[in-house]
Amino acid sequence: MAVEETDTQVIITNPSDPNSSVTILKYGATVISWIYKGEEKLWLSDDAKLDGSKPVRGGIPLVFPVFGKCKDASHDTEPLPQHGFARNSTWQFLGQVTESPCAVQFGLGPEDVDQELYKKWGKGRHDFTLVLTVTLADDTFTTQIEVENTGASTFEFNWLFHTYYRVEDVTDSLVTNLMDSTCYDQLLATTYQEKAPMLSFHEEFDRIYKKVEEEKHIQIVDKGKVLVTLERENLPDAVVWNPWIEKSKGMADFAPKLGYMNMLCIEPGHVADFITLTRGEKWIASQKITPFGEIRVQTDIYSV
Ligand SMILES: O=P(O)(O)OC[C@H]1O[C@H](O)[C@H](O)[C@@H](O)[C@@H]1O
Repeated sequence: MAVEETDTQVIITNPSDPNSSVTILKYGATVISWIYKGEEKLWLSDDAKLDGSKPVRGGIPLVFPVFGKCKDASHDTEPLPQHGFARNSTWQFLGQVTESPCAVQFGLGPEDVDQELYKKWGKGRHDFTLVLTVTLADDTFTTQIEVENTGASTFEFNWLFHTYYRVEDVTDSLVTNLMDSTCYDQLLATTYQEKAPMLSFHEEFDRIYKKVEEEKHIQIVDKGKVLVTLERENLPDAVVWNPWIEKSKGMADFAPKLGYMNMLCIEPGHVADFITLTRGEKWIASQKITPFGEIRVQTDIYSV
């Protein structure tokens, strides 16, 4: 069977390759595993809580309606906790939508969110439907989100796929095609133009790359081999994160303690500013991940 549902999760197996599968936890509709040809591609902490007691440390947590902690006291999302409420709500499994490639959907509405938490967003007046579609094709894995404003009040939100990739050694990993983008370094609290043709990782890293052109495919390259080619639709910003030693030590659910060496987050989103949806409007975005590729150098000046 290509799609198997248990009480807590949904597993999709590629009918043409039993060694390729995706596991999605209903809690947070969090993808917790993507195995391609027998190899796990996502990083999941050994101490990640999968029982709904806190957001999952690893896989692909979903960030909505706010990225980080909103610092603008007058904004609707300000009372919400870091990264909002989608990653810590249990989504409804809506079923399989296509057979080939195999795709499943999950839905979230205000009724699925802890009411105390939900009321922190615009005093509970925003009505919305989120539909997540997870598609496992032979050589690609796609997560797509549709946000619909089903209420009377206009709302503003951020979206982000907080994707944790598994890498063999992060000090050997390079990330391409963010050169020339405007970057906000969250650790230094400064904005500058990225000049490095490839990013490398030797210390804590937490940056938001803004308005990265859709034609640019962000890649993770390890010793000349492309581990990930990432295509984005409607997700102009990309957060790149590695907590390194001290920060990961401070996270109770982060294990093993040297795990930061084996992970790298590339998080496509719309976080540099808010998306506005008026009554009845819909917004759709997706990330498509290919676990290989040719190295492509795409700068603002030339593209190879
Ligand atoms: O610990 P969490 O709430 O899951 O956040 C984990 C990380 O998410 C993003 O990558 C942010 O840029 C980081 O600043 C944050 O530390």
